[in-house]
Amino acid sequence: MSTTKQFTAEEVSKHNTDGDLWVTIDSKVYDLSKFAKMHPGGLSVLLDQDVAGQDATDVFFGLHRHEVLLKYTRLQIGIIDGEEQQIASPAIGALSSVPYAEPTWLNPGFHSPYYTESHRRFQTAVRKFMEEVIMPDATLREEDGKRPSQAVFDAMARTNILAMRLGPGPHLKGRVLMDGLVKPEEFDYFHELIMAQEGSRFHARGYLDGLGGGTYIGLPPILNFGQPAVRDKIVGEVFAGKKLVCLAITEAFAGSDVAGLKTFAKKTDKGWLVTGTKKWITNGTMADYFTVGCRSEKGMVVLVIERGPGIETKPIKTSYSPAAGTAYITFDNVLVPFENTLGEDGDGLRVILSNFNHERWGMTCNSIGSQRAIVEECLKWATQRKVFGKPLTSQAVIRSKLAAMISRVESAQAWLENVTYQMCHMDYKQQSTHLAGQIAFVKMYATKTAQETAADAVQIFGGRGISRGGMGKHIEHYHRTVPFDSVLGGAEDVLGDLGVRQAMRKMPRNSRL
Ligand code: HEM
Repeated sequence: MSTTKQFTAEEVSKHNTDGDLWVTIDSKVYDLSKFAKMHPGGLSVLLDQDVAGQDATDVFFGLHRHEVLLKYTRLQIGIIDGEEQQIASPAIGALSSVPYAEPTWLNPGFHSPYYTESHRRFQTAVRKFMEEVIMPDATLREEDGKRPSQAVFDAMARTNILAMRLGPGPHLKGRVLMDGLVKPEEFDYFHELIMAQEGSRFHARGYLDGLGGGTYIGLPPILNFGQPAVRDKIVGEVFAGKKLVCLAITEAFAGSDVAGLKTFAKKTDKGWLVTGTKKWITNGTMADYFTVGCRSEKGMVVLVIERGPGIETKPIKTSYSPAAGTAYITFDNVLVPFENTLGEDGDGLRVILSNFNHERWGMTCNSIGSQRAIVEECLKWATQRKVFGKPLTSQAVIRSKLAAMISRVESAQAWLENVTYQMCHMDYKQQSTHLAGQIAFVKMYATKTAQETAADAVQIFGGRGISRGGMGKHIEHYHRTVPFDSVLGGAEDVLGDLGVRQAMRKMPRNSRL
């Protein structure tokens, strides 16, 4: 039957029994006669006199996400004469018009000192790419727990997103970025921030890490400290989307305390002989290369080790999806050529620490991006959900939670943008001197506020906030996975302490109350 057939409300109301059951939702008429028996919410709710044959728009949106309607368009038989559809999902790549769903610089009428036309063009293209290429794969892989599809890596290689993820720098020289939208010399930390935040809006935290999260932290030591032949080979393979790297530092024996590692690299005539274990290694199950922090006779050394004999990677079950490939790794007498040494033997701690600021800053961008997506979920739900005949937003306690959520995400974003601006105007050494504390604090702040927002969101969604699937599925996912950001790249307390210790080192000797 044609979907444009017109009915009057009176005609629809006649189909109100088991076996002959129509409803209207957002001006569209659905024939549920056969579907009713298979309806996950049951038959009886559909036969209610306020539902069967009636306009069930409000009750429907109090119980289902819009995507349910989009999935079941086959049940639609026509529209109500003279009425128009009111509810629409944003088009692919479009900005959300829900207040606070976008950072202020993307809101009509707002201004920002940080973002240029180049950033705006870039944001539009990246969002479209993420929604068209990444989001469908993210949804599937979060479900089946498999690694992100090769087609996605290929697309990220073609647009050079894989290279841009490592931030501005000489590695971008000569590359066509996002089909030529940004020149390599133009690409700055705000472009990178945009990319990170656009990638964190899909409520697929494990997948996001599966999408080269290990490379994001494991490749920089190779890029910055690798011997040219080894470096160029690996960087070429990774930027082409063919290979993955992971950073293997943490052990069951040592986490934030990197100086306490036990994995040992012994010097032999033929090369390094590496023995030891690593734990919680993101992308470990699928990585082709391992950037490994080891003890050596001279202290610490970092090696890049290619997957091969003596290396075993076992999946660790965590609270997010196996799409991240989190692994326990064992190295048993693995022979590693000397040319795979990153930096100097004995200087390993510096090699490891060298990328910490950038890595933590990137994690903060992601964390705030996903926190904002939750604020949007809560604003929509609190407006569409009716209790005692009124929307949830009519309750002062709900508005108070929303106020706290909005303030947290806005303050975190503003602080992040300030830090990002400093990064754009400081060289590496200045960043290390001035920003280690700032970045540690902003990450700590972002992940603490993220957890507060997750807890508030569960209260706003109630039972739905702890149910997988259905209305509150993104809240359940966020609440379950939000601690990752607060642990990866340094636990919150460690970061806070780092920031304070940095400040103490700079306390003027002549300062007294
Ligand atoms: C086109 C019409 C409809 C379709 C395709 C549909 C489909 C679904 C689906 C797929 C679910 C599973 C949960 C989810 O994915 O969100 C569900 C649950 C449910 N539906 Fe419907 N539904 C329709 C109309 C209605 C209407 C008009 C009512 C009115 C009372 C209703 C009441 C419920 C209830 C109470 C649940 C259980 C919700 C929960 O577990 O929280 N449905 N429906």
